[in-house]
Amino acid sequence: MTRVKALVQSQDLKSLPSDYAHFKDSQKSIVAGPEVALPVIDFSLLSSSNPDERAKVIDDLGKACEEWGFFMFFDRPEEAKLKFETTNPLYPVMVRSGSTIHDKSKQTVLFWRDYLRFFVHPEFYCPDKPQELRDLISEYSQRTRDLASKLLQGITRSLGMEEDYIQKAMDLDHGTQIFAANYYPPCPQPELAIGIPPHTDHGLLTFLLQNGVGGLEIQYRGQWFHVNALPNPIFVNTADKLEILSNGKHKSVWHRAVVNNEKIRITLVVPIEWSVT
Ligand SMILES: O=C(O)CCC(=O)C(=O)O
Ligand SMILES: [Fe+2]
Repeated sequence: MTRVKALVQSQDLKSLPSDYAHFKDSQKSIVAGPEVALPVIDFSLLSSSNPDERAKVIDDLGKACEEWGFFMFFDRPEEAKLKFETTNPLYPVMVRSGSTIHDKSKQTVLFWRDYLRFFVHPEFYCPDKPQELRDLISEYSQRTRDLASKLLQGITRSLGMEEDYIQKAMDLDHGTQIFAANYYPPCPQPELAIGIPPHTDHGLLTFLLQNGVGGLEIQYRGQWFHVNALPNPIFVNTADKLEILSNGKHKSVWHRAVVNNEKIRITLVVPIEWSVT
């Protein structure tokens, strides 16, 4: 299958190839909503020795999951990130493109996206080369797992249960964790294409980092909203299994990725769930 990146690089594209047209007419394309400022969670307070601070952040977390199904947090100070600043996220390791079938016409329509995806837990399937990338993904996966565990403790408490209940009951130490990198090149007719169509994620929680270029949209009370394109916070959304575990209190949030005609957009996505093997 042709990679979208290769397609963009090989041709001077003026219009969208028909295989990628999700919308036949730009009037019918999904309307981009206003930008939304998602709730910000102060992650450090989850480990606070002050019970009031802890109670406050657990309450914030519960509300963010219930109301939005999406929130963001800043993991660590800016200085700590500097050593990663020169890391090139565009290593050509393993790239795929995705497609979707339109129900009515049974026609296959391609997404304006290439992606790389593999399991990182309990088995670590990252390709061996380049080693630097493997080390980085290993560390990133471990850290997001630790963050997920802390957040899930807070969310479990916000649901009125003992903080380890979900983790133990679902044996999350042996849960499934995936790493995915999405690459959305500039698109000649973004209003007709889609990066990823509306969907919910399968797992418990999904972590998302983006390179400062917007494109993520979420559904809130029936309307689509743009998520701010901040490069630094880690975005987290609630997924299907958390909806099930919370008896529907924390809805699995509908979201989609739209594309633009100017900038490359890259997102790193880590879904966390219980064992699916
Ligand atoms: O790249 C994005 O903004 C969204 C990615 C996403 O929803 C996914 O990979 O499940
Ligand atoms: Fe998703």
